[in-house]
Amino acid sequence: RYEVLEMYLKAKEFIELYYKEVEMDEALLKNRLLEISNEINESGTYTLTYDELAYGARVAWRNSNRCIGRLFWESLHVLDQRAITTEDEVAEALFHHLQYATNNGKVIPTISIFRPDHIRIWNHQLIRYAGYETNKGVIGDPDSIAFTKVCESLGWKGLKTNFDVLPLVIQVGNQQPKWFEIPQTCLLEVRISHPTITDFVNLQLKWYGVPFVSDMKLEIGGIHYCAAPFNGWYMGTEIGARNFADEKRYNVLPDVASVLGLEQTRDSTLWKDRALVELNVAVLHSFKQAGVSIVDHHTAAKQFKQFEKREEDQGRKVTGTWSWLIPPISPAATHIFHKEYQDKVVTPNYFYQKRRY
Ligand code: HEM
Ligand SMILES: N/C(=N/c1cccc(CO[C@@H]2CCNC2)c1)c1cccs1
Repeated sequence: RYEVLEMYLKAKEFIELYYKEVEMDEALLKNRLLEISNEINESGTYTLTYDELAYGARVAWRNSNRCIGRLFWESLHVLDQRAITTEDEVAEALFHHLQYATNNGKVIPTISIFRPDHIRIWNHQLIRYAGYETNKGVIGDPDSIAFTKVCESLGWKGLKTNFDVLPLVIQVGNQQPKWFEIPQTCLLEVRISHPTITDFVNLQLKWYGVPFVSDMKLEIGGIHYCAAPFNGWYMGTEIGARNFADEKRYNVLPDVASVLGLEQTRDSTLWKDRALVELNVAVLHSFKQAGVSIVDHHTAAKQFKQFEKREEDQGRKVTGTWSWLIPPISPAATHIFHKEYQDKVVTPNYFYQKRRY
């Protein structure tokens, strides 16, 4: 039937890419394609070997047009969790991923890949702060308000601080999702201080050390891994110029400006820009002092330039989403701003998928 043929064509395209890049010989390739063709005819799908799966996850990162961190695509650690079938086993595997990748601050880029159908993680990121709408305004992260309500409807209760760590919400098939509190041993947080402005700690800001994106789908050779949480390390601006600074997030720029003693009545004093820079200086300083991996946007851009060079040397064109690749502060101070990128989407890749709530 048509689906069988479509699956085979996508499998063939991926396997040929893999065998070419790892330079396996033709006979092995032919054999593997025959094996896959039989499995698809029998079951409508097929199973990747660990090596094929790991290579697919790494190339999916290499193909992620919005990612500035792609230089390190070959060093992604791949945890194969396809044998897992229950929510409790998934939670255990995620606790392991959190601890392994956090590595006491020396962050290891890692992905856990669960079986391609049945498992779904409802969290946007494995570690994220709750958001609550109250009659006295929003507590915590406004971005989390909807998901926090889902967690409360499942029985979870937060302390209502600005930094309540949300539970893992794991669904098998179409069953009722189960929630799991994340153990402290899996959690590393960084308190934000400034290298020279001592009053900065009065803002009482902190953030979690490692970002684990858990709501995207990994597609390899026609197979859709709907639960494949991955982590890297942060680029400082994500926290300092967006999570803390956006008016619809923690909206702290006015408070930062007050700590800096800045006049806020006229835009033309650029008080917001001064507050942004010092907030980003503080984020980078705090992570470094805590021994937690982080990269500034200038270094990240230089690494991306190295990635572009290496890809050209390998005869591959680098594709990208310009508006995502430029950093949110001082974009024109990076080479990225001054060139164009083709925003062509190829697979393997990571894609958005429809939310379950
Ligand atoms: C190792 C350090 C890494 C750094 C510093 C980094 C940096 C970034 C940044 C700053 C963004 C934009 C995020 C935003 O604006 O919200 C991004 C996007 C992205 N990154 Fe990376 N990244 C890293 C590793 C990874 C890894 C390991 C993967 C997957 C295996 C990955 C896949 C992606 C994807 C798919 C996006 C687009 C997300 C979306 O469309 O919402 N990155 N990265
Ligand atoms: N530094 C990172 N930053 C992000 C990478 C991908 C996605 C996100 C969060 O994206 C949200 C959706 C659009 N902006 C916020 C952040 C990484 C997360 C996981 C591996 S590296």
